[in-house]
Amino acid sequence: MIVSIAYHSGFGHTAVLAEAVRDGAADAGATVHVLPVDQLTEEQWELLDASDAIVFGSPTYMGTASGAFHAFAEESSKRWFSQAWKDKIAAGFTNSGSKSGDKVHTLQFFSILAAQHGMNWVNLGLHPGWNSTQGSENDLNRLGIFLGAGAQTNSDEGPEGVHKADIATAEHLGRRVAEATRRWRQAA
Ligand SMILES: Cc1cc2nc3c(=O)[nH]c(=O)nc-3n(C[C@H](O)[C@H](O)[C@H](O)COP(=O)(O)O)c2cc1C
Repeated sequence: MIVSIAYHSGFGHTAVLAEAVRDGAADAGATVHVLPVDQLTEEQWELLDASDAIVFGSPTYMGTASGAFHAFAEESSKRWFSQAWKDKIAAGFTNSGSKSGDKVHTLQFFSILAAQHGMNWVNLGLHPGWNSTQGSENDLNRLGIFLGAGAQTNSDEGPEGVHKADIATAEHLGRRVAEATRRWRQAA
């Protein structure tokens, strides 16, 4: 079971989430490749082709994925022609400077990219956290997103400032992707 994480990170915040998704997927038994999309070699494209699941990750820049991620998405159109990624599992994560920051739009973009490739989108599968008097910012899914894993990192902090609850949420997504991939493969 191979899970690849295709991500971009301009300043290292989203890279922390990519590592968390990796840890969660590996914990659930997957072989995991973590692939920065702005430096993909032909061999790494072939790793993506050979994967059972691809998790897309990017910071939210100007309300969508970064330019580097969009360049990767456009380049993936070569796979789209032959539907080479059809029936793979897909999921996504993003990070932004603001609590909302319009990051759901980035996840929507990932889900549409997955749909164009004929991939099967796996959502976060967690109730929203931090939305009652009993809740706290340390809850899993503290930002209350269903579509994928969302994180918020203060704009004046480096990668060490990525919130522990967001890291745990990204780990959860990695585990969920690996478990969904296992079920999908067993059913095939
Ligand atoms: C060009 C640019 C555009 C940005 N646009 C947004 C935005 O739309 N919403 C937001 O909340 N944060 C925005 N940010 C902040 C980034 O999402 C934030 O700094 C994030 O942690 C960067 O992740 P990275 O280190 O993985 O690149 C923007 C940052 C840059 C550089």
